Amino acid sequence: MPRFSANLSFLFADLPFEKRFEAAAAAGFGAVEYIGAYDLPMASVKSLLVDNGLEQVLFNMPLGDWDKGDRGLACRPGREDEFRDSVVQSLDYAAATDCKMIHCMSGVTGKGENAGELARLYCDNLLYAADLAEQAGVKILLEPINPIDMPGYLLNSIEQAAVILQQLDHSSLALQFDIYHSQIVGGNIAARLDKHLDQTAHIQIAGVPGRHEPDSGELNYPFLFYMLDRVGYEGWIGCEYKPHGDTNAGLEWIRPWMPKG
Ligand SMILES: O=C(O)C(=O)[C@@H](O)CO
Ligand SMILES: [Mg+2]
Repeated sequence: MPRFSANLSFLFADLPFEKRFEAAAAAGFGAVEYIGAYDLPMASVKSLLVDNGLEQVLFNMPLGDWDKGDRGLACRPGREDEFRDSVVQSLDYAAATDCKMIHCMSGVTGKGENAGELARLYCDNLLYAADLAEQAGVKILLEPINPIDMPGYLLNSIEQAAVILQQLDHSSLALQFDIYHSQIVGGNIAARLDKHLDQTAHIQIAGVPGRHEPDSGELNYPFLFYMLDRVGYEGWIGCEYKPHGDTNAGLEWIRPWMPKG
């Protein structure tokens, strides 16, 4: 049976962030993930998890300044110190919340920049993060993101990520397979999930097109859930979609997959 985590950066977005934990638990989720809660003290995040009986599955490293165009720091030249600080900060939050996975966004390639050089810096930074994460028993995840939603993003395909993981060969690095992004970049999801399952630590879902509930559009999610069970995927599946309206009203699709009682 697949295990679903509520992505609180997307679901229950009409509520203040702190209230989304309670809403996720009330909807039947046992786990949550989100982009980050660095505005809140670590102890408050921990209390929100404990008070609502939730497991923290994943969050992101600080992304830099979103309004100025940052989409992660890992490939950005001149930002190495900031990146290293962000690794330490995210590992502190992970320790406080018993979270075992952190998503490290690559960042974007600027106009006229050499993507090969940025990729080299990205790899160096990933190794730095992975060495620290290993001591903490945490995995650093790489997620390919489609370049239509995020123009200029360095890491776009599962195959690129798979090569990087193979080359870096570090046990604290793994793949975050976001099916929504990967359908847009390459399709052929069942075969690619199967092929890269041993590198995959986390999966995220949304309908394509539109990034809404995973119950309509060109992907057949029930088929993929059965397939993941059959091939023995034991990780979480993050519900990272934009509900059409009220989050609870759009959760009918999940009922057959939720534990009863
Ligand atoms: O955009 C996604 O997909 C993610 O998983 C986030 O971590 C980035 O905002
Ligand atoms: Mg994602």
